[in-house]
Amino acid sequence: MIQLTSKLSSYLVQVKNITVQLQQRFILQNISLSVQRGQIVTLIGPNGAGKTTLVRVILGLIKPKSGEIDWHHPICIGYMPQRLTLDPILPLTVMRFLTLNNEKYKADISKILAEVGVVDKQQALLSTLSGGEMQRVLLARALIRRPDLLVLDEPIQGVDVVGQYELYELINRLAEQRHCGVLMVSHDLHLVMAATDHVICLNQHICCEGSPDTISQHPAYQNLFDSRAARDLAVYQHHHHCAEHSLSLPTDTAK
Ligand SMILES: Nc1ncnc2c1ncn2[C@@H]1O[C@H](COP(=O)(O)OP(=O)(O)OP(=O)(O)O)[C@@H](O)[C@H]1O
Repeated sequence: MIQLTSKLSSYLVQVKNITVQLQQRFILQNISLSVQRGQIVTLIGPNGAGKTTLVRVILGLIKPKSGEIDWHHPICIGYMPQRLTLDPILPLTVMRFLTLNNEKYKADISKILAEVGVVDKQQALLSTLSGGEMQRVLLARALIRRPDLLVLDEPIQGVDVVGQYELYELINRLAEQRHCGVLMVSHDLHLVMAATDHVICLNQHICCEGSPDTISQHPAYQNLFDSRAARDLAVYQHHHHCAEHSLSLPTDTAK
């Protein structure tokens, strides 16, 4: 039996034992997870593991075949999609794009663009933005309605290595300053380890989960990501309560 309920709890969202079947195929089985305020939870897993499907379940867009989802009530979820396909000839400025459906928040938009580091791009056409600038604009869009929960589907794709670290630092800072929860999908193991509180390795089911330093030693994690690749990846941690976040670039990627 499916139950989609909204009730008061210490969690922003709590997924209990859900199973998803699409076109006669099991895509997700027995998945449980939760996200609290100030917490960053990251889903990692190979292509086709079901990460985006799980995100869509949490957004309420896909109904699981069985299991239960509780959302904190009330909850506002800010979503940053994996990609946004726009017609490049559309003469849409960043400001216009961000005010679409968000007229009542117009006065906040400059401040949010400053928060994500692209305030100088307000009047730029979307088609002229670099990959990293576009990701920041999409992040700004997810922040406009002051969400309790930010859901970010591969937020750093198309961004160079230095830009990736900066974006993860920004996400950490936002989670702390806004005291929102973050559920993030990522392929980038190095960076995931640096920027998250709780990692969930997904491959239709949850293979393993835990804090970044414990998960990197887990046999299921090593199997999932090839033991050599997993072993070679150093663990970088962030600390929520440091006055300054510092994610140093690993020497092998800081090229
Ligand atoms: N609407 C759908 N109908 C049928 N199968 C689907 C549907 N949506 C996704 N799938 C299948 O579900 C599986 C998981 O897809 P999903 O996009 O969730 O994976 P993912 O982990 O996000 O992958 P990637 O890392 O490549 O983005 C895939 O095999 C995909 O083909």
